[in-house]
Amino acid sequence: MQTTSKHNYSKHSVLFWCLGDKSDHHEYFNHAILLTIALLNLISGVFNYFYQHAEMYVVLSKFIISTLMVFAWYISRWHEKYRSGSLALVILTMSAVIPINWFGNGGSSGPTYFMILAILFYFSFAFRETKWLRAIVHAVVILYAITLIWIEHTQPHLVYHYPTEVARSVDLTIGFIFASFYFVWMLSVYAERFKAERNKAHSFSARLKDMAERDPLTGLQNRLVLEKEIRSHIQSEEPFSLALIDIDRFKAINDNFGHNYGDHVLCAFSELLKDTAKSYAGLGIRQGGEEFILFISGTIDPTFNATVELLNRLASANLEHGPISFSAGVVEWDDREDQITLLKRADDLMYAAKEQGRNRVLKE
Ligand SMILES: Nc1nc2c(ncn2[C@@H]2O[C@H](COP(=O)(O)OP(=O)(O)OP(=O)(O)O)[C@@H](O)[C@H]2O)c(=O)[nH]1
Repeated sequence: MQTTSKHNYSKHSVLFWCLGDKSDHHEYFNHAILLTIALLNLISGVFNYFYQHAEMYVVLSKFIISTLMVFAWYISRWHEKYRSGSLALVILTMSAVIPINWFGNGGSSGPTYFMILAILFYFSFAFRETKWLRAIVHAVVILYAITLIWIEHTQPHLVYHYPTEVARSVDLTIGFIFASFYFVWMLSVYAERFKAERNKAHSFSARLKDMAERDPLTGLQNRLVLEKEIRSHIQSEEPFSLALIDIDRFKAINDNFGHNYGDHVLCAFSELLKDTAKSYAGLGIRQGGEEFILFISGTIDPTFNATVELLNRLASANLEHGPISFSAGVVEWDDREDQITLLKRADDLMYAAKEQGRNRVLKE
C-alpha cells in the first residue's frame, strides 16, 4: 500500500478519495469544507423536515444546496478546478445558503450567525493569496449580514419564527456544536500547515547552508568551513594544526589526459582525503583548484603523520593514467598569529616542498 512518509496516509483510503493529498493543505481543506457543508445541509434538511423547524422551501433548498456543494466538490477534487470550487462556494453561500437560513431559520435569533462567522473564516483561508479578493468578499459578507438584520427589523414577517423556545434552543445548540467542531478543526489545519511550512523552511535553509559550505565537484567542505573552524579554534584558544596540500603537476594531467580526467583525479584524491581526515577526527577541505587542506585539532604530529599516510595512499591509488603525488606544508597554530599568517606559513612550506622536488610533506 502506498503511503506518504510524513502522514502514513494511504492513497487508497476513503479520506484520500474524498479530500485528496493531505500534504496539499489548501485543496485538502477546501474539499473537506465543501463536503462538510453538503453533509450539514443534508442533515439540517432532514432534521428540519422531521421536526418542522423551518418552512418547506427551506428544507428543499437545503437539499438543493447540498447537491450543488457535492458538484462543486466534484469539479474541485476530480477536475482540479480548485479555484472554481471555491468561487462556486462563495456564490452559493451568498445567493442561497445565508439568506435561506436567515429567513427560514429564525433570523437573528437562529443559528445563521455561526454560519456567517464560519464562512468569513473559510474565505480567509480559501483566498489567502489574493488579498484584494479576500478583502472584498469579507466586506460583502459583513455588509450582507447587516442588510439581513435591517430587513428583519423592517420586515419581521419575512422571517420564520420557531414554534417553541425549545425548538430554537435545539437548533442553536446543534449549530453551536457544529460551528465549534468546525473552528477547532480549521485551527488545527492552520497549525498543521504552519508546521509544514516551518519544516520546509528549515530543510531549505539547511540545504542552502550545506550548498554554501560544500565544493560541488568533490563534495568536500570548502574554505568557508575552514575559516569558521580556524576562527572558532582561535577564539577558544584551542590548539590545531593543518596541512596545505597541492597536487603536483596537475596542469600536465589536464593537458595530457583532458579536463574530465583532471576532475576525476580531484574526486579520487578527495575521497582519500575525506577518509584520512575521518580517521584522525579532522576535516578535509578543498581550498580551491588543486589545493586542499587537512585540518586536525591538536598538535602538529598527528597532522603530519596523517598527511604522510595520505601521500602513501595516493601513490598506490589505482588511477587510469598512473599514480600522482602532492606537496604539502604542515603547520601548528602559534597562539599569537592570525589566520592569514598561519596559512602563509603553510603555503611557504608547501612551496619549499615543491622546490625540493615535490612528492613530499614538510613540517616546521
Ligand atoms: N580538471 C580541473 N582542473 C583544474 C580545476 N581547478 C584548477 N584546475 C587546473 O589546475 C592546474 C593548476 O596548475 P598549476 O597551478 O600551474 O600547478 P601544477 O601544474 O599543479 O604544478 P605545480 O603546482 O607546480 O606542481 C591549472 O591548469 C588549472 O586549470 C578543476 O576543478 N578541475
